[in-house]
Amino acid sequence: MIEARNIEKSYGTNENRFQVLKGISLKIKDGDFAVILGASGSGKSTFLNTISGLESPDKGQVLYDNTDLCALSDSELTEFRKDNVGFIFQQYYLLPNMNVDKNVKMGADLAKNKDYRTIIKAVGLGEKLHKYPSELSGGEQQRVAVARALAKKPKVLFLDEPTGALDEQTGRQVLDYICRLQKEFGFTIVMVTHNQNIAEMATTVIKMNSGNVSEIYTNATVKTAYEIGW
Ligand SMILES: Nc1ncnc2c1ncn2[C@@H]1O[C@H](COP(=O)(O)OP(=O)(O)OP(=O)(O)O)[C@@H](O)[C@H]1O
Repeated sequence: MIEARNIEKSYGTNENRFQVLKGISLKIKDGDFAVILGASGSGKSTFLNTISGLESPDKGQVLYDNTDLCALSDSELTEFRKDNVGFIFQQYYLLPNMNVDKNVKMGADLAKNKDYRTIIKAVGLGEKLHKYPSELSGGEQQRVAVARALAKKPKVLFLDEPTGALDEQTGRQVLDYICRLQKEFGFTIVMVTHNQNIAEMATTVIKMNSGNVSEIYTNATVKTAYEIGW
């Protein structure tokens, strides 16, 4: 269980101070697929970065079961991220001078996972082990990023606009892989997206508005990546 308790975060100082998160409290259950929706500037990425341990809140607590991230030192927080969370962003951040195998192995080495090629195969890139990022399509590059994040066997996968740079067909394909891998490995998903349709794939939908959570609901039934609108 991830629990945010009264999270506040501001940027800037004095008259330029801007409060991005205005006291957010919520819980995300293990194995959940949570989508965070909201207008541009509503604080979605800041909230994601805060509950994933990339940024510290000014006030409040981020609890993973009984561990309060805000009470950890920088080195403890780095260890925590290494052992528990995976990240996927709109930009894939692959290393250009390493092939698919090496890019994914980097993630796998963090968890001493020798079996990482299973994940490369699971994202459909088993035939492309020796290709470099520049030789891959955008969708393939994002799938390498998915494999790299999952190769370290995270308990929680955080995604910030993972399909933002992809066309519809490729976007659906990447989401489909992520969902299938979640069923296989059982990790929790927390995804920020602009695309309202993707919320229909989620078990929990968190709506943000101007630094607050305006609504949280659960979907009784969920759709697949190929059933949603785009
Ligand atoms: N490092 C930073 N320094 C100063 N201001 C920031 C910083 N990061 C974000 N902000 C500001 O905080 C606000 C919320 O940003 P955030 O990226 O969390 O919103 P968002 O809902 O994810 O937006 P988008 O959908 O456009 O990505 C914005 O007004 C942004 O300019």
